[in-house]
Amino acid sequence: MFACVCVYCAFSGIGLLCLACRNMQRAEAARQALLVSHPTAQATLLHLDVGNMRSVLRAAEEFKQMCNRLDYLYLNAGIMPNPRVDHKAFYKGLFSSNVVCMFATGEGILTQEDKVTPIGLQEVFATNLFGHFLLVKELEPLLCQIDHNSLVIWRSSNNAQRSAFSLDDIQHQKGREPYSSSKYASDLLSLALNCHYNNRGLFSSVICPGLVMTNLTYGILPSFFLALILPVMWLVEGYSPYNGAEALFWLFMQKPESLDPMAKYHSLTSGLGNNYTQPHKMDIDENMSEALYVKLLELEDTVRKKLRDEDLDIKTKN
Ligand SMILES: NC(=O)C1=CN([C@@H]2O[C@H](COP(=O)(O)OP(=O)(O)OC[C@H]3O[C@@H](n4cnc5c(N)ncnc54)[C@H](OP(=O)(O)O)[C@@H]3O)[C@@H](O)[C@H]2O)C=CC1
Ligand SMILES: CC(C)CCC[C@@H](C)[C@H]1CC[C@H]2C3=C(CC[C@]12C)[C@@]1(C)CCC(=O)[C@@H](C)[C@@H]1CC3
Repeated sequence: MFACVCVYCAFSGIGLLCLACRNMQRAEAARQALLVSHPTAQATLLHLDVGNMRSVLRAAEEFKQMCNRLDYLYLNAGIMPNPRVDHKAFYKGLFSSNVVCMFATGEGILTQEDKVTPIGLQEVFATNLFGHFLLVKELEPLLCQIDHNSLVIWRSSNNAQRSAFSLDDIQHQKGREPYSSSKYASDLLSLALNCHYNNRGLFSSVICPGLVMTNLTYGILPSFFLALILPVMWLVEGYSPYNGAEALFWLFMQKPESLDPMAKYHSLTSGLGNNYTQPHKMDIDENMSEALYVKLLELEDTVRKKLRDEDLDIKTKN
């Protein structure tokens, strides 16, 4: 339903919930649903296309006009365009020692077809990572304040694989697993944000919702087939289709400074149907995370310059 959720907390309870979304009709429907269950909640909408950097800058500006502090930033938007199961890799995986991991994470068997956005970024990278990064940078003054700690929450995935990511190709122009690459990059970036911003009160965490039946998964296999494998996923990994938000809520209840920057927080469901959150160590290291951070800062400069040049071009033409 939304690209991101910004939560501003007043000293007593929730102050303002801001749903930043691309599709305003769906956003309004989500807001109405929220008001039905929580009639006193204050929820506002903001237009945001996180794959479009101009939209990110505009939305951040509008948000700064509305609020002067931000406690939680949930980065939810993610795409997996034209997903395919690589059947050859799947059958190979079936008879390997990696079979359980393959079913749980889709490692090596989920491929996508990416494209280039008008500004010249790979679409999956722009949507799943870079737009969110730019948003965090823009909202930095609201997130970094001396009197309180804030938390940025990345919706990552167990499909985030080191093998799909390369520092020489952070946008994944050359490979067939841009989704996995972008999610691995978000794990690295979260660690880098912790290294650079913890002393200024900004903390960052990543979650994995498990396997949730959404538009994203329906694009991969027919829904009846996914429904068939869900019980297996539940038994093997503890994933439940109704439990994707557990870790998001759990993080909201924690003190940001108490969270482990090297952990991914998984939404899980026990055999008896009880939901819980469990941290799993991520396969990341500080050097790689810092190297990615430096590259993202360079790209940020390039993108901002491109946008300025475009603006100048338009002005001189008019
Ligand atoms: N479903 C699953 O099993 C898993 C999902 N995830 C992650 O969870 C997140 C949500 O995905 P899920 O709900 O499953 O999938 P959906 O496709 O149902 O939802 C994706 C959401 O992201 C929004 N979005 C996509 N692109 C943009 C954009 N450019 N600007 C603004 N918003 C955008 C969509 O908005 P719009 O309404 O405008 O289309 C939609 O609300 C993703 O990051 C995904 O990677 C991670 C692991 C497993
Ligand atoms: C083709 C075969 C007969 C069946 C393959 C079944 C599964 C191994 C995959 C089908 C859908 C996949 C999937 C994921 C993992 C592997 C599958 C279950 C994810 C959970 C990986 C992590 C994500 O981020 C999700 C969006 C994936 C959803 C689909």
